[in-house]
Amino acid sequence: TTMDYSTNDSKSTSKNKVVAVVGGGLVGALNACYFAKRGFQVEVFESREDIRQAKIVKGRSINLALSHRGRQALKQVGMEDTIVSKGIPMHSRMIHSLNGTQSPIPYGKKGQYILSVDRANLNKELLSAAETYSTTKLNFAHKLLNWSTETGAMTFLRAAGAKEEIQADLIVGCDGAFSAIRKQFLRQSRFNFSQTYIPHGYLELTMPPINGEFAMKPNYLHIWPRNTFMMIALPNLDKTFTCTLFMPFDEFENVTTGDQVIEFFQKYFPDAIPLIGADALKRDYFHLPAQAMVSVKCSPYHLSDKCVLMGDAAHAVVPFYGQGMNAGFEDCLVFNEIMDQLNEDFSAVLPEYTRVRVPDDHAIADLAMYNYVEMRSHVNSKWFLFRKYVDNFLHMIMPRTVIPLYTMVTFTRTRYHEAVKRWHWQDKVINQGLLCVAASVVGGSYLLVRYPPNMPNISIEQLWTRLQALKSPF
Ligand SMILES: Cc1cc2nc3c(=O)[nH]c(=O)nc-3n(C[C@H](O)[C@H](O)[C@H](O)COP(=O)(O)OP(=O)(O)OC[C@H]3O[C@@H](n4cnc5c(N)ncnc54)[C@H](O)[C@@H]3O)c2cc1C
Ligand SMILES: NC(=O)C1=CN([C@@H]2O[C@H](COP(=O)(O)OP(=O)(O)OC[C@H]3O[C@@H](n4cnc5c(N)ncnc54)[C@H](OP(=O)(O)O)[C@@H]3O)[C@@H](O)[C@H]2O)C=CC1
Ligand SMILES: Nc1ccccc1C(=O)C[C@H](N)C(=O)O
Repeated sequence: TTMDYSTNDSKSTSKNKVVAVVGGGLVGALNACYFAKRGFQVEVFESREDIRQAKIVKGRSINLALSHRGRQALKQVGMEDTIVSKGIPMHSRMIHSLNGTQSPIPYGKKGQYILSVDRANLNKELLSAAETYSTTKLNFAHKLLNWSTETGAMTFLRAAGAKEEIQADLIVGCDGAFSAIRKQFLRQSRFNFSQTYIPHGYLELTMPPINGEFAMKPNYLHIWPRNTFMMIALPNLDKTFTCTLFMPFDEFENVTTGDQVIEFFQKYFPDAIPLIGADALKRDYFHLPAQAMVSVKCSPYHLSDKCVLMGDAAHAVVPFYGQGMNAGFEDCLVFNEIMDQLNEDFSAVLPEYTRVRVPDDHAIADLAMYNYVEMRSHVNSKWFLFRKYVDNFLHMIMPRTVIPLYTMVTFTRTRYHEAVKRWHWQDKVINQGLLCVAASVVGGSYLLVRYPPNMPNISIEQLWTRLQALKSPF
């Protein structure tokens, strides 16, 4: 069957223009709300069955960390409170050392936290919100096979194997890290694309409640940092924790039997064994093979005035900053702001969106790579903890001059690429400042030893003359 939803009328307004959102995941469902709110006719095409009716929900992580950018994007379509009310605040990282001691590292100031939210519920709520607009239609079991850059026609595979051809005024590719929409971009001249699989994989385990209560303190993101790998745990509403082990694939390959799993956990995460349960651990570890993680960067995000990529389709990032979804949600918000500025003129909005958004999404992709090293290794270093303390202190006394990187990324809408620039600048200045302080302390101590306080009173001039006569202590 062929359906032509497009208006082919340059004078048509949003009221009768049709936007096809391909992918009804987190970003697609939110985007549907944005376009519907503006008055467009929205058709969402999702390859899977309706997640709200699905018995088994397939998909990546069970829960996600939601922070300021994502919340702001939800707020714009009136969804923030609904989602936040079902989130569990995490105020700090909780570091589990090998000997079982736990020490918190706050994420920001008092009252600043990230939220652990359930992925499936978030997706369901967003789909239902999109459906409240009478102009939105959700089409499940529609898998995009291909689309034509010349005509804009999209070919979908239906459940029974039938094919359906569909046209729209604008195609919004929200079809995730392995986007089928993006495939056509690869054939365009001057389209840049890179894809990197990191050599680490991940595996999820569940930590059940103990006597009906959370097995660990709930308002934390728990981390077992082991330098070259780590395990983390985020709380769920049903009082379980979802633990995720991130580790090089080589290491995963070394653990092949139940006994080896216990041996491995005994060596690196002994405190987690009784909490997950030895039997469950032996069984669940092999439930699924370790999953790969990919980072995708591309540019531009648009193709003429016909098609635009958002969310993971435009920028899959490794999960370590907890920003993939947040960045995808912010894409919708930024696009919406540009739609306001440029009067919904797609031929102007799409290039502007690429211009504004590419540097920021590329910056968060790099930051996400960096945060893995911070989480699995730096948090073990005294110097890192000291620097974090100094940054927080300086932020407290000069809140506008010094803003820690984590705060900029997680608790503000500072553009990601500006956060990176500022971080480098601040780091340089603070390190130089610390060096000066250290040098003064060493110099001062030397003087004190050389000229103990009971020395006779001398004038500044005399002291200066003596100082000049000294040989450098270094
Ligand atoms: C382990 C892990 C942990 C993460 N943790 C966090 C976190 O804490 N915080 C955070 O912000 N982000 C996190 N992320 C990232 C987050 O999952 C993604 O950024 C987010 O899901 C992107 O949403 P999306 O809608 O762009 O893509 P998806 O959620 O993948 O949705 C894409 C949708 O498109 C559909 N689709 C695919 N192909 C087609 C097709 N051909 N035709 C039609 N439909 C199609 C899919 O079925 C899917 O429903 C994590 C990711 C991983 C892997
Ligand atoms: N940054 C990352 O490392 C990754 C992030 N994600 C993100 O996680 C979230 C949920 O993912 P989820 O829905 O579970 O994704 P899935 O892994 O279930 O994949 C969704 C679809 O993508 C296709 N696909 C999967 N793996 C590959 C691959 N290696 N190469 C080409 N196509 C592939 C499959 O399509 P088909 O049916 O045609 O085979 C699959 O149905 C999404 O945001 C996704 O974008 C997902 C993977 C990695
Ligand atoms: N959600 C995640 C999933 C996987 C790995 C990390 C996260 C994080 O959220 C990390 C957090 N932002 C941190 O820096 O401690």
